[in-house]
Amino acid sequence: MNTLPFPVVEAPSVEAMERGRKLFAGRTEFVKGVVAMSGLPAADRMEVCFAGRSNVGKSTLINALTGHKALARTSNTPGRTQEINYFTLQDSHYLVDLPGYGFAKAPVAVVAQWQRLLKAYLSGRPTLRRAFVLIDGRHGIKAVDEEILSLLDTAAVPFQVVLTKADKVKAADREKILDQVRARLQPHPAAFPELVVTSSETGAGIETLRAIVAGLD
Ligand SMILES: Nc1nc2c(ncn2[C@@H]2O[C@H](COP(=O)(O)OP(=O)(O)OP(=O)(O)O)[C@@H](O)[C@H]2O)c(=O)[nH]1
Ligand SMILES: [Mg+2]
Repeated sequence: MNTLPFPVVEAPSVEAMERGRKLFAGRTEFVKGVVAMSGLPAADRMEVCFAGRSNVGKSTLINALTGHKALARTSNTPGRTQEINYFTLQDSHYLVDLPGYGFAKAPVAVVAQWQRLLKAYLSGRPTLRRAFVLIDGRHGIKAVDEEILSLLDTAAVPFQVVLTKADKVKAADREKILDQVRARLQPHPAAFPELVVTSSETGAGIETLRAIVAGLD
């Protein structure tokens, strides 16, 4: 049981921000889309992944972080990303864009297959250094998210909640949503005790997230 206040992460130091900027200004490339655990690239460097409900903004966030418009494919249709997509960040990191969970406009059997893959990946990747779990800033943590958070607890994968679409959150709702998220995170021992609030639209929180990734060792 966590008894942590889960504050929104403070602005990183100038040095940390600069490390993040440099890391993400380097070469980023699509490596491959993986449909089975056997297809994962060699576990030869650290990686971070972006998990979350369909349509929460995972692919868009990867594009914002890397400064590309279309490195990761995005869509209005939930269920756009159906494979585990690997991107390199220089030669030192992998960024991993995951298929969404929850709702998807795809056949049931296909969704079931990629959900199995998602769960196998989240609990069985030794080089996964941190899972960023994206939560829609307008909606907070839902029941489907809980399932993934519990899986990450069991697998002892440290995860950090990143709130997305901050530009769409009414100022009056912001603290209410943050408090809901904080309360829901209490039972999760694998939860990193700081939240990140982002908008891929305005760029809010993007430099902070870059600094967080660059600060992992
Ligand atoms: N206003 C706003 N819209 C966003 C933001 N991030 C993503 N979106 C929109 O949300 C929709 C879904 O974004 P994606 O990045 O494709 O979502 P995803 O989580 O990768 O979805 P799946 O691959 O289907 O699981 C797109 O229409 C994006 O333009 C944001 O910060 N603000
Ligand atoms: Mg996607």
